[in-house]
Amino acid sequence: QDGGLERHQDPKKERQSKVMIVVLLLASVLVICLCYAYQRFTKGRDQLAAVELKRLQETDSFLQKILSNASIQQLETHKFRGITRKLQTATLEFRDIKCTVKSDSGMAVVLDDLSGSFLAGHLSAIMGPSGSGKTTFIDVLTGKKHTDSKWTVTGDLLINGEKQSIEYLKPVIGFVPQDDTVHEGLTVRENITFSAMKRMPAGTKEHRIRKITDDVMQVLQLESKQNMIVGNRVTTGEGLSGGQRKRVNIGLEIAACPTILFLDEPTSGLDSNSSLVLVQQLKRLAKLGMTIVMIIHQPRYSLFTLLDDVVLLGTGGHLAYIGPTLRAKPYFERLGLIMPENENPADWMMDILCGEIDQQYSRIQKAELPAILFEWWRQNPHPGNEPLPSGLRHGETHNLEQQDRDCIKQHLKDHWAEVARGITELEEEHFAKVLKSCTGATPSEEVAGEIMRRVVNLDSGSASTYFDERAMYNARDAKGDPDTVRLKSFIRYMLAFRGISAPEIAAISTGDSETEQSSDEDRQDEGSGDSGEDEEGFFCRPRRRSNRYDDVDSDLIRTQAGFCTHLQCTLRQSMLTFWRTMEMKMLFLLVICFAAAFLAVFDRFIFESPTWMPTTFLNAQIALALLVSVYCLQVFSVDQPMYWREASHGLNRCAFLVGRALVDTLDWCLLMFFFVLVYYVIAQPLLTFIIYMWPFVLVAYVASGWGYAISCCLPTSMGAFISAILAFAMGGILGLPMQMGVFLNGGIMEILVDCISFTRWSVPMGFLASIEMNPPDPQFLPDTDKWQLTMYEDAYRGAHFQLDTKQSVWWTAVLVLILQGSLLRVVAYLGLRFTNRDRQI
Ligand SMILES: Nc1ncnc2c1ncn2[C@@H]1O[C@H](COP(=O)(O)OP(=O)(O)OP(=O)(O)O)[C@@H](O)[C@H]1O
Repeated sequence: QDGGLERHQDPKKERQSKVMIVVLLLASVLVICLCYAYQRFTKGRDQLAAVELKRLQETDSFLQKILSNASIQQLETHKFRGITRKLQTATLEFRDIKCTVKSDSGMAVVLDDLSGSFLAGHLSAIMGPSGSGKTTFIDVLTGKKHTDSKWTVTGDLLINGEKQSIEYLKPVIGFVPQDDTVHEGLTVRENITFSAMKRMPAGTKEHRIRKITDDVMQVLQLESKQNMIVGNRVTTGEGLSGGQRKRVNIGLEIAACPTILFLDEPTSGLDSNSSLVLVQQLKRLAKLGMTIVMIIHQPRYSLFTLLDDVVLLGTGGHLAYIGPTLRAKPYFERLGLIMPENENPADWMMDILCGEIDQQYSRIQKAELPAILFEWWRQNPHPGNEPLPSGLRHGETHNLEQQDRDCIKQHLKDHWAEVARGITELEEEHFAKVLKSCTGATPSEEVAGEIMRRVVNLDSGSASTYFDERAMYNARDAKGDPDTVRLKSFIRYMLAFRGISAPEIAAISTGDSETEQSSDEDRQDEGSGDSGEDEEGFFCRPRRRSNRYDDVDSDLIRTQAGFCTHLQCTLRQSMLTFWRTMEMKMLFLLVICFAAAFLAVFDRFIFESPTWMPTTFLNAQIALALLVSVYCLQVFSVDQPMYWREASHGLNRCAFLVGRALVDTLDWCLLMFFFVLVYYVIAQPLLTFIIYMWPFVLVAYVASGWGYAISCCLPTSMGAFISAILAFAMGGILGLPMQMGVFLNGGIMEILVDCISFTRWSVPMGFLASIEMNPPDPQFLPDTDKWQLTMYEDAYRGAHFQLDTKQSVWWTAVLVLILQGSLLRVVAYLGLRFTNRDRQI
């Protein structure tokens, strides 16, 4: 006998319960298998992409070999495929920027009347002693200081000559913070891919995202580490090195192909060679039209000379110089400062800014430095126009490039003539011989075919100013394999591959009879639409803007990807992390099963509680609520800095919350299911499994909501503590069945428990269902149980707020608990949005 009931169910109900348990167990296994299958699918897709990339890289390196035999200039080793030239650039001009901060000792000036500009396509550096205001300057330019009440910023910002708020350019601005904020649970490649997906313009195709990711891997030399999980060596002992992590941090911004890129000390933590390589790559990105501004400390000489412009800030935020890097030394020499022999100019300038120079190298009194420099710059803010060192003057560079192009053309023509003198069009077999003649190496069939397709493809559709990048570096989409290739197309392609733009190639005249002859053929081939041909008609095919390709960033302002893309990214990210943290989940599952078994054993065998007793529901539900709410704390607290960073770049917060919460629902459903299963099997309550489980599902829904709300609104360190208190107060005190009579009296207390206690609703669901389906026989009940049964039933059924339906307590409880859980999710959203605002700018 068990409180007036025998502890076994009607066989039909028992069978139903068993079927339901098996179905839910199978569903759990299915969920885990689906996660695994998704993981395998993405891996397989990445492997296919890697094979494709290898084919393209082999082709590129063959083409590089041809060029390196022909070119007189140093060649780039990597061709950008996804990060393309900017058709719209942004020059950033600032005028009279003054910035003050409220401190204990009053208002302090941090930046003092800064004026100047950062040119589009230039790599600029901000240098200065510690505390001179470099970071503040970048914060002002990126708009981070404008919303902070402690700071006052005055002055104007002009974009391409027009007064604008920086907000206008926000979607195309990249900012690399000094601290390495990355997704630690994802691989290097996934980090970059998701960043590109979230921040590239809406509608960017997946193939371009993949190419951008490949570019970033190459640029930052992360290819060999691309499938490694970033991790955290400090907390787990596993993961990337500090330098590699730094490069991922930078890669997250480059992946967004920003028009303006700010970097706060990108070289700190990198060895001098890696720093040099990084700055070389940044310079290449700048050449694509980006405006790049970085803070840099003590660059070595070779690195310093790579910088196009430099800003020298002195203590107190005063400007000592802004202008071309190469003019900085002559400028200071003109003022009477002499650089000692074999000194690194960057170090010398830093010494000047700190006033730490040897008097024998200065005609200015040491005591006057650096204040006098600030004053002179204020009076005459011009770097001067002394001639630049030989080899760096524009005309000389231009001549060198001209010679380089001529060399390439001649080289290709010579080798073509070696194989097929007098013939201007070749089939693949003979074209492969030309390729061999150019390099001395036999190209594989794949490589020769790919080159041939690219050459022909480029001819058939190209943009008006720049060649179609996709046609340039991957001819997979070409319509069928071409039969023949022409010399002029081959030369044109090689020049384009060298990085020469379409109009420049069009402007090149060959003076070659073979090509003149072929240009006549072309005219006939191409009909009368060739209005753009030059006299020789060789390179000047009219350039149609291709509609087939969308790989060029043509607008200054971009519409960022919206809710759906961000939701998709968050879901994919969370699924990957879900699978990778399976071990931790299994551990937690064990803890949950242990807690359930412990409670069930006590309820059934030690306290011998009747199965309808509300306190058994209460204890189990509080335990579950506590475990689930603590577990859900990590959903939003574990990588908050990354969230802040992404939010500042336009992450859709609602998509982020929905995506994370959806995948986490799988988690807490599994935990809840195993908890209830273990408890049910041991305690054997007299309800079918599904009816018994429903209140627990709703409790877990509310508890997960508490977890999200706490982690989004309060500091992480307080999370577990607050969760425990809430489970105790909302579940334990305000849901105590013994006290329900006191609470449910129609007054303020009833409203209070109705609104905030979850056990006040979930306990009567199980209790009333239990006594309705299996009414206890009063003649077998001891007096105390009889009294308790009547008291609990009266209290719950007598509650004032109830829906007017059949099984009103049950359905009111379902409605209220769903409302509670949903409201808590709204609170979590508000917390995400409105707390830590200053970090999300
Ligand atoms: N929140 C703040 N409250 C008061 N003063 C501040 C605050 N933030 C910065 N400062 C002051 O502003 C000045 C410039 O700081 P900033 O961080 O921009 O310098 P920095 O040149 O980037 O230094 P470092 O090279 O050491 O990073 C410093 O004197 C600093 O103490």
